[in-house]
Amino acid sequence: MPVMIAPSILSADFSRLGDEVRAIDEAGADMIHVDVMDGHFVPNMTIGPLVVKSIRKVSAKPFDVHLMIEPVDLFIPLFAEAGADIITIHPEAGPHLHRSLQLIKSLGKKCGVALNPATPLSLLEPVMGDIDLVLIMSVNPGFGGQKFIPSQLDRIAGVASMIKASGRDIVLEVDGGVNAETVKSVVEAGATSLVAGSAVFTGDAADYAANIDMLRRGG
Ligand SMILES: O=C(CO)[C@@H](O)[C@H](O)COP(=O)(O)O
Ligand SMILES: [Fe+2]
Repeated sequence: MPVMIAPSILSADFSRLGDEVRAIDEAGADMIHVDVMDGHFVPNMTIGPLVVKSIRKVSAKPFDVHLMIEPVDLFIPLFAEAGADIITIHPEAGPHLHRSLQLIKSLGKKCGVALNPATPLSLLEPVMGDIDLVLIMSVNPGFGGQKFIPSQLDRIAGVASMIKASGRDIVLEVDGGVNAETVKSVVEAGATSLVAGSAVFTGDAADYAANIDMLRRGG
């Protein structure tokens, strides 16, 4: 199956957010990646459920919502209600990862676990039977446009093996610093979904399709 491309709207022009979401939809994005930051779990702030609800009207593509907020449980129902399709959480963002994942599932949404560059892969083991997606952060979360951390390649391969061993259909998403230079090694390591902010939102809207195609072809 070809790798999926999930442009991160963190690198979009927020003064024209609706148009930017429409542009990546028309440019062939498989999912719309939404980075939610609280100024506490990560040193940056972005958007809340109201904005998600409003851009939801612009695209029918799956909304892949990456929550970088702590405590996270309180906000899961709000993003589900706002129109998220996949809700991905960090294990550090609450006391009970399994309970938070069940909450997402109980709301009829797909659930994912995001691992920071230094978070042990072993945290995934108890929830491999529950999740739809693993997100490997290949930069420290909080900002777009950072440099890919090469040590994450072995971790991507490690998660790919865990997914294979589980026999389940779990998306392996890689997020951070995915661009023309890094994409080939990320896909070779086993990624099945690529988040890309700065590599997609470069040039004007007319270039987005070419940027997405470049990533899909592997650089
Ligand atoms: O979750 C995050 C950052 O915390 C990402 O989704 C970034 O938005 C990816 O941006 P690029 O590294 O592709 O520019
Ligand atoms: Fe993200």
